[in-house]
Amino acid sequence: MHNDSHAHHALDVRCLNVTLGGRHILDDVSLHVHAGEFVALIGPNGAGKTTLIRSILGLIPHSTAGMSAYGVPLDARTVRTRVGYVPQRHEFAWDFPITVRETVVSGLTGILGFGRRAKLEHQKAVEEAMRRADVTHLASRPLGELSGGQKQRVLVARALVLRPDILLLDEPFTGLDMPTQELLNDLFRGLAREGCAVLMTTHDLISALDQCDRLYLIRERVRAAGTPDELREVGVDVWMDTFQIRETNPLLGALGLRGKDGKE
Ligand SMILES: Nc1ncnc2c1ncn2[C@@H]1O[C@H](COP(=O)(O)OP(=O)(O)OP(=O)(O)O)[C@@H](O)[C@H]1O
Repeated sequence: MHNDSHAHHALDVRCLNVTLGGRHILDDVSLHVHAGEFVALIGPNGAGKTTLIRSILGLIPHSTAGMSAYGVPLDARTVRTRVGYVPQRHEFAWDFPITVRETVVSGLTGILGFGRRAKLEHQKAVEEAMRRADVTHLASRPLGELSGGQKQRVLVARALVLRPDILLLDEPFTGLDMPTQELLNDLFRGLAREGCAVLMTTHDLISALDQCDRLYLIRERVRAAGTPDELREVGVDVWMDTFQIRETNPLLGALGLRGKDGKE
């Protein structure tokens, strides 16, 4: 699985280690995402998924044998101009007194600087991002008034304005109804089809196995990685150990995993 050339990886993370408050949070985590791939990062609460994404963004102190985007070291400028980031909804300051359009425009600050007017080309990108995330009709609404699903779509639109080559999504489906999940899944798959490398953390394992090209099972370390079909074959022990669940947990059956004796 890891024998393909690093040169082709849109996102390449090698041997990432993170220690926070004296605790080892990530241990030698390596992963990659190809251009055009939709990849899920799954694991229990506290597994280190958010820490991994924030390390890629340079927001958390870490050590690594190398992180690169399309072969270029992932420095602050590369992150700012090529990587789109959708944080968890609760991390965003929703009481900020601005409109949906202004929030989406704020996704341009990496290249514009605060307070500068967006050029025509940027305005086009803002309209396109709003259209794709289906928030155009909300453009002049104040941010604080939105529902959870509307907020999530605004965060996605804001991440799309720079037309990123890499998109990092932190639990984009949490608390969303089915139509909004379908809309966003279609959007993420569409972005991947256009060549974007999409990496998403999620607790929705069924949807991830259904929608994603590859998945990483993570809890401090990478416990397994592969296509949905490959991961259904790794053995139920790996899933039980990663997610710290019992053999009787109905999730295992719902995921279509084989039992210890090889039966479903
Ligand atoms: N600033 C910090 N100082 C110390 N420990 C931290 C810090 N930030 C996170 N951690 C710890 O790192 C571990 C991983 O947290 P992280 O948020 O990355 O997990 P996660 O997989 O995203 O979990 P969840 O599914 O609950 O969002 C947790 O045990 C958390 O308590």
